[in-house]
Amino acid sequence: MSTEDETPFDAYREHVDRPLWRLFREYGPGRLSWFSIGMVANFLARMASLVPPLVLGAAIDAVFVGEGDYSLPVVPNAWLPTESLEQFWFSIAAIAGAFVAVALFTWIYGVSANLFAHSVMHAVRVDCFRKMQNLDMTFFDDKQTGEVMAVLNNDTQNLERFLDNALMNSARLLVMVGGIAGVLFYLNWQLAAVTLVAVPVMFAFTLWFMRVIEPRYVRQRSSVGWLNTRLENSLSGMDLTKTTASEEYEVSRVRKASKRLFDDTMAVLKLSYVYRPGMELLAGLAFAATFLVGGLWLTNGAAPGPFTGTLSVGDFVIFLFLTQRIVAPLAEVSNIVDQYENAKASSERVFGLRDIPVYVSDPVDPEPLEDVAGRVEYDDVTFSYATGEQRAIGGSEASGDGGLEAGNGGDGDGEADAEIVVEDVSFTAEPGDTVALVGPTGAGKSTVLKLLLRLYDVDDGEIRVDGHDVRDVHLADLRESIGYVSQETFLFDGTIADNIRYGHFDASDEAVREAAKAAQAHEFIEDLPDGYETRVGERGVKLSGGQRQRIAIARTVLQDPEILILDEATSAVDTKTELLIQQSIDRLTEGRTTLAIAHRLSTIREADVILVLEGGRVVERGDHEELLAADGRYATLWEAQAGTLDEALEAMADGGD
Ligand SMILES: Nc1ncnc2c1ncn2[C@@H]1O[C@H](COP(=O)(O)OP(=O)(O)OP(=O)(O)O)[C@@H](O)[C@H]1O
Repeated sequence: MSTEDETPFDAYREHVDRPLWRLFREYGPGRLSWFSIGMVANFLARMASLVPPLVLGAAIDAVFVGEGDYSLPVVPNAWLPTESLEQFWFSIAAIAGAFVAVALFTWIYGVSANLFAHSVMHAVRVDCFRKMQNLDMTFFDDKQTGEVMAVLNNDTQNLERFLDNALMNSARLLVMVGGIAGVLFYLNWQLAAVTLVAVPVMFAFTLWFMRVIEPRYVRQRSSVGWLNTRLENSLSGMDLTKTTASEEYEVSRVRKASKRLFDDTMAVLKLSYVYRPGMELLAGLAFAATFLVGGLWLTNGAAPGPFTGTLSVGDFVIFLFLTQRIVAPLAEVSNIVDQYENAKASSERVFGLRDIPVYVSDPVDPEPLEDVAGRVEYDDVTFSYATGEQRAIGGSEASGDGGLEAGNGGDGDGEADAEIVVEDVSFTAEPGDTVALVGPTGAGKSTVLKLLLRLYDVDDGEIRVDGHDVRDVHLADLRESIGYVSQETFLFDGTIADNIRYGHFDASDEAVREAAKAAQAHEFIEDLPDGYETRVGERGVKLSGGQRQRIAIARTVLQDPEILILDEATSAVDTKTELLIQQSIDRLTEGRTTLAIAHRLSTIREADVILVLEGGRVVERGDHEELLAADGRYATLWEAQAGTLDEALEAMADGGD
């Protein structure tokens, strides 16, 4: 059950079962050969790296000191040369060969491990993005886009790091520590015991380090999040900051957040700078102890203290070399564990996102919606926005295939107390009709129209297009037949032509121009530096609200839908632009079923039906003349707009939300 400040995103994340295992199960097949090649090459590279010290030790004893056999672990003596000179050349060749093998296998390992990790990362990223594209509008209402960005950027990166780094490093750790320990015990178990006593101490030291650094990491991560939120918030509120001259206030808020991150980062660094040198010190002590015992053994010519047996110079050299080699892989333990923990949390987030159920989706067996005439019927439509928390709570009681079921689908517990925004709304628009919605702010006008597009699904009642329930047809067919010109016109980064073409990507240049002409946009577009090829959006020229709206109208003209939804702009434009927009809208609505939200009543005088909405209910209906004659809400609003401001304010207050 989720707590108050958790998003539904968290709720799904918490229900992900064995996330890393699922990652392998879903993304492993088809890539396992890269993974296996990487593992094997890594193993061989590490094994080959043990060869030079072993050969050197054997060569010192047999060739230089002239004592003992020329023998190597694992290799049968019959395969080795018996003559001193041959042994010398054999050693040189073996050492050089080992270095070549290390380089070659490291290269193979690097390429294949990275291919594996990056291709998983790529697939995860695309899958998450596709999932996000298909999520319900309610998800975006909860403003969780920042979370999704984090999944697409940080989490995929964490997975990649785990897959090529941590996994391969743990293999290296096992090979090196296991291999070295094996060799040392094989050569001289007593001296090996002296050397390897450091290993458990190093492990214990690492565990201690991980335990004490973890809370510092947590604090640091939360400071990063805090600083990001601050920065994001400050940037999006730039208008307010500037107009209230609060720049210094914002700087001081960011300074505080940045200082907190600085302090927390230093706390982490101070401790992590103890770890590496600490590990090296322990390895150094092991080295010194090995050197002391081995040195005494050789100089005395007999085993010191409790030790027994003999030690050759060559074996001693091997000990000295290999003791050094054990530190680096051991020092990786804390990184490996860290990367493992991060990857676990990241794959929980990835699958948390993937498990969020989508309610507004294509029906299993869609009815065809062809040659749309444009008849729109609302039949007792009732709807409420379920909040994220309500959806999560509703969902935690239901089950699904690894996911949760919840939402505003009508039977989730969570929505029992959600506020009803649209209640028992019924009306019919015959093909070609114009239905206008008016009413005070927050009355539910936009919501009524969004339900037609299936941005949300109704809780009760039915919305039909040409007699088909909108939930029974293909989403794409439905949305293709409806044009939506909203208050906010978003332009994607790209050219003007790209933006007009958006949704109908193969429209010809000619069609784009014709649409722009119909939207009264052609002239101003021609005046731009590169005409239709002028870049707009974040990195291009900035257009005025009126210009943006005409581009949106051109886009809708190109779409040529049978049904139109107009959410009239409230932003003020000059009279000439308003006239231009009005003309282009009039042309657009000709012969199409139009559902319009109007704030200026003058624009809807000609509507076939005007619905007055208040608190989600239709409180009056009729055409302009009928409503004036009825002398109700509409008449008051009309007089207010034509008359005094006082009356307008009164009317709004009466109808309040
Ligand atoms: N995405 C949403 N999630 C939750 N509640 C919402 C959402 N959008 C709107 N609401 C709420 O639903 C109610 C109706 O909003 P809606 O935007 O439909 O009104 P409106 O009549 O179009 O208002 P306006 O004239 O100001 O655009 C409001 O109380 C609003 O707070």
